[in-house]
Amino acid sequence: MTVTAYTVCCLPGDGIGPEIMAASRAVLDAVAERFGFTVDCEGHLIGGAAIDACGCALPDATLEAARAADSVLLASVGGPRWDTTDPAAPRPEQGLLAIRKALGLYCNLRPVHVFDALVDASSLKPELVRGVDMLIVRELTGGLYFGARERIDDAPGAGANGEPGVWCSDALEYGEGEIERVVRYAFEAAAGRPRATVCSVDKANVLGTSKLWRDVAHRVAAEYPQVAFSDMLVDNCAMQLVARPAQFDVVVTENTFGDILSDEASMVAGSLGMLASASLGDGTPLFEPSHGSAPDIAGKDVANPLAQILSVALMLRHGLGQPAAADAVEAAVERALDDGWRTADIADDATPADRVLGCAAMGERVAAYLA
Ligand SMILES: NC(=O)C1=CN([C@@H]2O[C@H](COP(=O)(O)OP(=O)(O)OC[C@H]3O[C@@H](n4cnc5c(N)ncnc54)[C@H](O)[C@@H]3O)[C@@H](O)[C@H]2O)C=CC1
Ligand SMILES: CC(C)CC(=O)C(=O)O
Ligand SMILES: [Mg+2]
Repeated sequence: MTVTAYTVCCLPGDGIGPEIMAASRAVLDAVAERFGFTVDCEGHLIGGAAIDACGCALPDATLEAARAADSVLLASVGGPRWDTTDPAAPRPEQGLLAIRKALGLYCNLRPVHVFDALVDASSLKPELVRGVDMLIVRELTGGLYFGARERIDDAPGAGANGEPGVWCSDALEYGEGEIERVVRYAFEAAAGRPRATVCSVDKANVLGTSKLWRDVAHRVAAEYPQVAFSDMLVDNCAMQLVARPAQFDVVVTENTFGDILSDEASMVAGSLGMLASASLGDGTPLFEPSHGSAPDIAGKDVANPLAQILSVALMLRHGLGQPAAADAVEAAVERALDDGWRTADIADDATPADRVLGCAAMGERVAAYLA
């Protein structure tokens, strides 16, 4: 019998990254054993760890390994050790942006699923969050994070009193093709969902790029008459997400808006530590939690690994072609939560102390449900 063998390029990165990566590896090993395939996880450097080792946030060896792998599993990058406002200094986040760009990963899926057991963990009222099942589709390789940057240190009139001073600019740029491909992905995703609804979020009352975004979204929408479609301005969306989150099915938006709105939406699901993501496009797909390296809790074994574990589920479904294994991981997470197991971020006063697990123990607990 031939055993299917996959290669996954693992990038633990910084802060809580190595802890949540280890927890998710336990789950990946367990699910691979149960479903009869093997996964060769190759560890590589990215972010601050890579800056320390070789002076740049995305070494060539990492990118080559990512290109050669079946999927990339990334944890998180960044931390105070590398925080600097010196525009010439390397930053860990450059590694993340560079790998997304180099692999052509223009479409970032961020599912916001409220597990029944976590309805009370949300900062919103239970009746508002129960049953929320939203998919945020974020454009990932364009817009403000990739536009031209400029800095002039003695620009005329830029000082507080009209004297020369420092002036900076970050360009927000989009071509219609960049918009169309991600909006199309959102419509394809919506067409396969029960509510078949897309909300396109922009700032078309002000920004030129958003006016283009809206035109393109309407053009694509016309090709999908079976999908209900609406537009929403981003400031209103930020409010609606906490007022009536259940109204949303698929939300599609540009890079910066999606970054911010998805962190906000994570609290509907109980914690930033619950939000997984899949970055898809032209090259090797990449899977990572939506959160950062959480320096405030790094090294304490208290981080929630479920966003990373749910990213493994997305990898099994969208990267490795193992949908049954993906379902099994999600079911194992659900069982762990239903049985009352919590990490500190999703525990409350009613959680018995012996049900609050550390990061590694939560990984082992989910893995045990897969045995
Ligand atoms: N994809 C990535 O690697 C990202 C990296 N960053 C970087 O991470 C560093 C820290 O950024 P922050 O703004 O603090 O954002 P963050 O997402 O790391 O943390 C925000 C808050 O959420 C908590 N949190 C995050 N993940 C958690 C988890 N799994 N379990 C429990 N609590 C969790 C943190 O403890 C913190 O209080 C910065 O250097 C930033 O640039 C930020 C966002 C994404
Ligand atoms: C470097 C940032 C753009 C990372 C981030 O906040 C994200 O992708 O959510
Ligand atoms: Mg973010």
